[in-house]
Amino acid sequence: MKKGHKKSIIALLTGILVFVTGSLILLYFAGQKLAATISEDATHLVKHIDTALQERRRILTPLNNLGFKQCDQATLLEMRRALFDAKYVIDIGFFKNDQLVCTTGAGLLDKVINDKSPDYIIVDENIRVRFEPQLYLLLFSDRPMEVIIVRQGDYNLIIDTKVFNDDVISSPMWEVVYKHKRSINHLAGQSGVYDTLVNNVYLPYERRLICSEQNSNYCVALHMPWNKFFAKNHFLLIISLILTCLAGVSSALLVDNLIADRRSTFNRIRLGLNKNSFYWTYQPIICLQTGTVIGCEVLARFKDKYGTLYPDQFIPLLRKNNLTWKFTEAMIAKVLKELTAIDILPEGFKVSLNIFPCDVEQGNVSSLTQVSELTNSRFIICLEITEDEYLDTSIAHAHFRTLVKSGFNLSLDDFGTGYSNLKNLQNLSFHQLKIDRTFVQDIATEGLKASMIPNIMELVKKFNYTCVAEGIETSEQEAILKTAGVHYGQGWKYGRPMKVNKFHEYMAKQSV
Ligand SMILES: Nc1nc2c(ncn2[C@@H]2O[C@@H]3COP(=O)(O)O[C@H]4[C@@H](O)[C@H](n5cnc6c(=O)[nH]c(N)nc65)O[C@@H]4COP(=O)(O)O[C@H]3[C@H]2O)c(=O)[nH]1
Repeated sequence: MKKGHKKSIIALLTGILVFVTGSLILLYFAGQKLAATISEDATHLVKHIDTALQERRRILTPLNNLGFKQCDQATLLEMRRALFDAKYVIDIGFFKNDQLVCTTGAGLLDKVINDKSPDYIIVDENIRVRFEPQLYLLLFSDRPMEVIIVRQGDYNLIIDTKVFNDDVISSPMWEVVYKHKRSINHLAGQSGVYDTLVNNVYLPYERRLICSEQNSNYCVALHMPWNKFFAKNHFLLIISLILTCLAGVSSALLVDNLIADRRSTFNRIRLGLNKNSFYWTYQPIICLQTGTVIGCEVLARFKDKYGTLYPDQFIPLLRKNNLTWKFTEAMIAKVLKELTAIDILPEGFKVSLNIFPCDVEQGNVSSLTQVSELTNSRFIICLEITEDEYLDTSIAHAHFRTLVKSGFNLSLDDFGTGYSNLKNLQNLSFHQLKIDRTFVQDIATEGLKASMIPNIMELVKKFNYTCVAEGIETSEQEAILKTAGVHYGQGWKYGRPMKVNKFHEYMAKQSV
């Protein structure tokens, strides 16, 4: 699979994962909200039950204790007093010989009414309860009412189930029941809900069954289906879904960027410095008069799992991110180890190391005088420094002098290309000028730069430098440079930059 495709798939999968996780979290919180809503409704209904039970006790027990044996004005007065504070009870009746003889609403009845058999009896309190879905109360005989009729002793009371059904309850299905052993008696709400909720399987959170703590036979069952819940909260849900989608998309983009960042040249270089992804190659330097190899230039390369990088890709980034000295230290350690191990390299073999001008200015180069492997090396260590304004300061000059005192050779690299303002060339303590390969390449076309080579050689002679020409590819270039008096040459004509083992082989062939 192509790397780009792999990256997109990882980003896509992350986006999907975030979306799914976000949706699950959303669902979890929605579930919590749904459970909380049903619980609130349930608590509300149970509170109604408890208050109705208290009211029942508060009315029936004192009335029975009064001991009236028939309904007269005094009886009615007590009954009406009891009703006065009631919230749930809408009527109280008096019984004589199991026949209703008077009620608070209708007073003394013209015609007595026989009591009906109850739905259930609470034996220990001698309470008989009946649910009446359509009772025509004597006072409001024009409209039927859904009521619970509770009788104890000589009195009964009528509770309007409407009071349970207030606006606070948002669950669309609910029921209040009296549960005794296996029988379930409907009291309020929608008949059959309790039974259905107990005997069927439901999604989590969407149903609730609880009983009163005062009397555990009174229970409520509520049902709020998820779709109804979502319909009620659709605005919030849409917003949350949009946010989850956005989170999915942004994390996909983020991962895409992170992967891109990981593969960015800078990140590869940063990690590569610690993971030894840099390696160094060696390009021979030849004495143009004798043709012998007198030294080599050390040139960096980079290779990691994403491929190879060349100096024009990593050198500017090392500079920009202040990693030049870390890089140079790594180079020196590795190169010294590799070259010292090649025993055929003679005493005085010249090893040219590229040094960043900024490390001269910052004084990092001075620490090289403390590296005994460098100062005691059997090689001549030549530090190649590109022409740069950094070198044109008194601090830089002082550092150069320190380096020279410790035995280092200094070479002015890419001479004639960059900053060509160096005022006091003779004060720089340099040993060598390196003619840039653009000058050498110009020889074939007899260009302007090629015509400047004699002038460069005059400077070389004047300041008693040695001179290296880089980028020699042809015998014609070699011959002209040799005639011009250039001492050393470097270029593909003699050998490309090579890894240490190849360089070893190359040097072995030279000494045969
Ligand atoms: N066309 C052509 N090119 C030739 C020929 N002979 C040599 N070259 C190339 O010319 C460049 C010479 O190195 P430079 O001027 O020091 O220029 C170097 C040097 O300034 C810098 N560099 C390379 N390695 C290091 C390092 O380890 N440290 C530092 N500070 N700079 C380095 O990167 C620059 C480029 O390095 P490279 O890409 O290796 O490019 C090298 C080398 O491969 C030739 O005959 N024809």
